[in-house]
Amino acid sequence: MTATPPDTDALLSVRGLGISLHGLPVVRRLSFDVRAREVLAVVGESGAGKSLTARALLGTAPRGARVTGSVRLRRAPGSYDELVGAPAPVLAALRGRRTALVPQDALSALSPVHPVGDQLAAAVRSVARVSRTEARARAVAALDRVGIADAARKARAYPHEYSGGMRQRAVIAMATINEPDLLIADEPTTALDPDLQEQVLRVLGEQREAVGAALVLVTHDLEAVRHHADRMLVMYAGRQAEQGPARRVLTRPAAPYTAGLLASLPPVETGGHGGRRRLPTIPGAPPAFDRLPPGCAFAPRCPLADERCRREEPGPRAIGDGHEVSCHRWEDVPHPATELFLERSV
Ligand SMILES: Nc1ncnc2c1ncn2[C@@H]1O[C@H](COP(=O)(O)OP(=O)(O)OP(=O)(O)O)[C@@H](O)[C@H]1O
Repeated sequence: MTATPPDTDALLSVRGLGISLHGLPVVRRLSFDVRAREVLAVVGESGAGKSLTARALLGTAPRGARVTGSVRLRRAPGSYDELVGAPAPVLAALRGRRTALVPQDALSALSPVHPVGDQLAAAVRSVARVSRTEARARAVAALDRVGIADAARKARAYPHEYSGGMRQRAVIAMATINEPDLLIADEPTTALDPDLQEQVLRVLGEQREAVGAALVLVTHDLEAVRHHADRMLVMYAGRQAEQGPARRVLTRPAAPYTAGLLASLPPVETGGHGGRRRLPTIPGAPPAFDRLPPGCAFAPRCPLADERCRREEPGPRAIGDGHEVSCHRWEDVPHPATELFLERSV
């Protein structure tokens, strides 16, 4: 199969991304684009390679990781920066200015020994030649924008004096204060109570919109995908299972794996479904990276898998409207696809 050429209109164009850890391939042949202002959700079970992928987009792959392929960030129409293989100072200069991370754990992302406002002001002065007074004013304004009441006073407080929800708002202020083109949020709300999660995601969405950034949102929460994402990438065992417009993938998934994720989430509907019930999760577990099966990595758990699936790894194929699936049997996926993972109750 020929590789899809980089999309020159995309803000971020990832082609054939591979990440090996200590010689073991973990993320393999991943290709996707993110357009300006677009929200791409990255989903998949734990260990699928979502965080490693997110880190590669920021040029912060962990020690021992080898990143191959191409990650291009558009600088201006027709020109871009290649992140794979770029020297560390070049990557560091992009972070905070053109790309920024919204971390999972705000407490460890903020310094405990400096007031929050000082940290935001320092972020401003790291990219713009402005006076301390101006940087400080921008810091207070940024805290105010994310909904922190009495922002001038709170700017003088330390992270431990903030509640969890406020700290998460503060790191959103930090990530957006220099108006980056691309935000990467890796499970930005998992440390919060469920009732705060939606609030914080809303604040992230508003700030993203206000600064005109695109967002790559790594999440386990398909409801969040439904509400906040334009497109979604489903990963399984380090590869793309499926990607496409979020609404389409959520309503008509073409990969049995996506169907399994969906089947394990919505509320159970027993009446009118012939006594069927959903399974709590997809049966089985993802394979270990040093023991990937020869064909499709999902075949051992897939109700549709046949001989070919066990023999030959499916490559991604375009199935229309920007929807791609890596599955030999995608045309046999029923509708609703969650049927695949329902079982008859006894
Ligand atoms: N720094 C590291 N050193 C060694 N192995 C790592 C490192 N980071 C990740 N891994 C391994 O790489 C694989 C992919 O990890 P990754 O964190 O990207 O998965 P994930 O999809 O983000 O999972 P989760 O949803 O649990 O965060 C896992 O098997 C993980 O144990």
